[in-house]
Amino acid sequence: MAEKGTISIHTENIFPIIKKFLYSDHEIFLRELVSNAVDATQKLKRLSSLGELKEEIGDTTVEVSFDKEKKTITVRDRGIGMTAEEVKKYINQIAFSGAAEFVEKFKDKGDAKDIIGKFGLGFYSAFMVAKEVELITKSYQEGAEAAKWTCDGSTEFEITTADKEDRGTEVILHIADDSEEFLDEWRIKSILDKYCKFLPVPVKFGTREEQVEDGKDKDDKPKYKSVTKDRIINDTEPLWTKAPADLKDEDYLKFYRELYPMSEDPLFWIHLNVDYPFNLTGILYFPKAKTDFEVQKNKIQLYSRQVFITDEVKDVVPEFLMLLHGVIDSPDIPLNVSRSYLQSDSSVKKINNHITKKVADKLGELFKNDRTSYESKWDDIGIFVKYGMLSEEKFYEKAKDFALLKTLDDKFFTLDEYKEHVKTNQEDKDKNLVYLYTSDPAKQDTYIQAAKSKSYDVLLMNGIIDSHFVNFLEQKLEKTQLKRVDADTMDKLIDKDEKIESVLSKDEEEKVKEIFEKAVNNKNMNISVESLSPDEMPVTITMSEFMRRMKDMAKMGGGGYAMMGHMPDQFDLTINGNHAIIGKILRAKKDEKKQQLAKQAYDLAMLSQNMLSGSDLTNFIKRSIELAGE
Ligand SMILES: Nc1ncnc2c1ncn2[C@@H]1O[C@H](COP(=O)(O)OP(=O)(O)OP(=O)(O)O)[C@@H](O)[C@H]1O
Repeated sequence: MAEKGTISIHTENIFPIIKKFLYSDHEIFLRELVSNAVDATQKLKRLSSLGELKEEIGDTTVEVSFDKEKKTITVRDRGIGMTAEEVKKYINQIAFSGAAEFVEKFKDKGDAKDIIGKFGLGFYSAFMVAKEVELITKSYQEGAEAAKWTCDGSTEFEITTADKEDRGTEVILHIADDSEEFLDEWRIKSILDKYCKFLPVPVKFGTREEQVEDGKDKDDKPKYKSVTKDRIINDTEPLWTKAPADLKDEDYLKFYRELYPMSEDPLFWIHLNVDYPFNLTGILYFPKAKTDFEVQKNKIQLYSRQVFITDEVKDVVPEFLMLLHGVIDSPDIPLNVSRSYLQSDSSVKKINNHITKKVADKLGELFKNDRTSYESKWDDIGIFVKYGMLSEEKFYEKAKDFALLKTLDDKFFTLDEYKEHVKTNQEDKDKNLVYLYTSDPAKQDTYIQAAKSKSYDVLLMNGIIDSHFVNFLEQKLEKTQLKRVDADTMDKLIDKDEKIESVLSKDEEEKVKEIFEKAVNNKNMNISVESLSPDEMPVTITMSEFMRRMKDMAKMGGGGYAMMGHMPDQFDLTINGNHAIIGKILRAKKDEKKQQLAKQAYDLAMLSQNMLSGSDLTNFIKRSIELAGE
């Protein structure tokens, strides 16, 4: 039998178009062919289990091989095989129409690159690297005749009978001149490692040497000999396919090290296992807080029935969990569609929601069962929790019970507990609770000490996400304000309307203000004289919470705040009229002395805000020496 024919598709020559589109991803041809081989093997196993296979199933290892001389790569399976009729149907029609559809859909689209690697081009992808493809196959059906199909990627094909003893399919690619890079052991191995590492049927590529015991030597010590064994490149039962109840912590850690060999052990993990309303398995690991470099490297891997698809899991995994590691396997994730479709796809949305819920439940459970250990991990997991609360309302609803606030003395409180903790001492005259925080304990120490002298509690908010989190908490918590310790003088930060009598008369206050205006000579300082406690600093420089947050937003490129970025920094300079030094300044005989002391008090305030530098700092040091010498 020999039959020539033309494949009936509309697009004249799909080959060059596909080749162009998939420029960077030619390597997926191997994934496609090996997964077809695996599919055919699994179909056979199913038939066998249904009693429909008349012969022994035998060894079903899929084999990948290459021949540098002949310039071929071969994928061979012992699966169900095809009859000549089936080849015409499945290869000529289905495989080619799939490819034609791909071209039709994407030839005018700018986002073609976006879907590369996500579109299972199937059998046709062989033509990305081969100038000719031979397929020799024999069906499992009794008395089936082997068939050979050849095609050069055009719409012409040829089918003949073939000599093939055993059941299954062999696909031989005659590699094109511009794809000879694939005729390389290392290259093929690395493609198999990437895409086929967890396929459910053993895949052999080459051989390996193994040392096995071979009797004893004269001293009765075991002797070893080297034997050549098949090199199986995959683990057919990866951890995520197993029942969580059968697994130990050590199994999860071992699997993590296998996935990310150079990484530190993770903090904990979540085994996902859903049957309904969609299918999803996987393991998500919480890593220790990482440097950017490592975050980039260790991404979550997405599989579909154990075939690696991509590590770009955007849209499938909620954004705040993108920093997690691990694998997700779902046949329900549509891989052959464009990004915008993926975002609106209902099963993707459900998967996304499910993952969010599972992660929240796991964190809640850890918190409840072992709070001490949970607290010890907070520095690493806090960022996920805060980011999650900020970005997903549903997550916030759960996380508000296990999100922690950390104080400067390394104590942890839930939101409710913290409210109780500061309720009596940190309520202002309008019955608002004021939470004080520091973003930099070393730089803001003067202010922290001032807060402590009033027995106020100070929260540590020095993470990269904390400036957003502070805003967010304020929106969520009722009658609660958050203020950085240096946002005002201590008396004003939590304004309890406790009036302190001023030792200065109105006249004297005016005079003090004039002296300072001259000494400071900076229009970005709003100078005022207040009657504070004599223990507070003589001069305090603050930037209001509102002003600073606006500035922060502008720095981060927040939409409407851009103009704030161009405004000069405005500070409040508060002179404590009740401080002894201010009295001394007023009483000084000479103007020169008044200026010297005012400048000194001002510079001290600048210093406590880390704002003193350059010639101002030099002058301050000189003046300090002079004053010390007096
Ligand atoms: N090694 C094989 N053994 C038996 N049948 C095969 C083999 N390879 C391909 N086929 C048949 O050819 C059909 C088309 O294959 P192709 O890879 O193009 O598409 P697919 O596997 O159905 O889908 P996908 O686009 O996801 O790969 C398959 O559905 C299968 O019936």
